Amino acid sequence: MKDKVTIHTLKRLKQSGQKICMVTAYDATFARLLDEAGADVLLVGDSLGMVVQGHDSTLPVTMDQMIYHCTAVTRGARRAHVVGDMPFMSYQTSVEAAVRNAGRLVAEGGVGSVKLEGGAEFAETVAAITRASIPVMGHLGLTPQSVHKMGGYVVQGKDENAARKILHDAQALERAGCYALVLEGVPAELGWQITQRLSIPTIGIGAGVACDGQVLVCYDLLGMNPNFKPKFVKRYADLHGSITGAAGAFFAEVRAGTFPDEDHSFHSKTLRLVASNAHPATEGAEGAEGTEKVGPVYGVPV
Ligand SMILES: Nc1nc(=O)c2c([nH]1)NC[C@@H]1CN(c3ccc(C(=O)N[C@@H](CCC(=O)O)C(=O)O)cc3)CN21
Ligand SMILES: CC(C)C(=O)C(=O)O
Ligand SMILES: [Mg+2]
Repeated sequence: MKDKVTIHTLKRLKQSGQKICMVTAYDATFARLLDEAGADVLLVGDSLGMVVQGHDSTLPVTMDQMIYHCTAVTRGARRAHVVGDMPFMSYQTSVEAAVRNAGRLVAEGGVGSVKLEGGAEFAETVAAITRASIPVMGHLGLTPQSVHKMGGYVVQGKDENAARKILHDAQALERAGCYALVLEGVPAELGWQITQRLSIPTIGIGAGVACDGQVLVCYDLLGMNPNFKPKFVKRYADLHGSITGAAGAFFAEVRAGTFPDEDHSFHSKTLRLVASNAHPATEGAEGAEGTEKVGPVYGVPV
């Protein structure tokens, strides 16, 4: 097993000009696959509310649900650092609640750090969680938990005033103790400017190539939903096609009666199966090809 990635590894990657690779994961199987593929960071994103639960926003996700997914991902991860998203309303009501909930993600979920959305207004919250020895990743720009405030999933920081505010928020988060910062849905020029001005790593999603790292939702990069195509998503595979194709092939064989075949069946010591449309002396489903239907099979004494 390679050495575990820590928040210190990530800082070193920025200092040496090497990119940070982050991807979301929601279960142990994907965590194992993405870790094996070379992820530095696995994010248990509250995007699970949309891609796993089927909601149209991340707002309904609860602390208990985040902890459940974090336990699965941390079991599957080997080398990668695992970050847990703090869900909507788990850190906004008070600094005390924020520290308690961040602590639950670490103690019960097993993650190495937490992420929360927001700027200077959460500097005190970030400082308090950091004081509790829990590293915090910030998240600025298009912050999905503020979908109603933003009026939709809209790119942020396009004009000079909005860009300056995001830069000031980034600097406030760095001062408050964040070890890294996600920049989502901002112009590439702003991504470059913030990356250049901060000593902590920036990890972009729709924030241009100059960021110190990049993150995508795993289901997006794998091409699992052909109907979700924001500009920042690149599909590196067509799992939608692979999955519908594979499952469709299974269903076709089930309907044709050609699955399960000999290789996938167990046998009795006292009974023998005979297909009703085959001669009892010949083997069961032999001669049935393609979508040709075979009749019911009967157990007869050996
Ligand atoms: N599958 C998935 N991928 C994500 O990246 C993601 C989620 N879910 N859920 C939580 C948030 C929501 N996200 C979104 C959702 C939609 C757009 C979107 O439609 N963007 C427009 C921007 C339009 C504009 O302002 O110009 C686009 O065309 O990119 C962006 C981010 C990012 N996060
Ligand atoms: C898109 C990333 C940054 C995220 O916050 C999530 O997946 O919830
Ligand atoms: Mg999130």
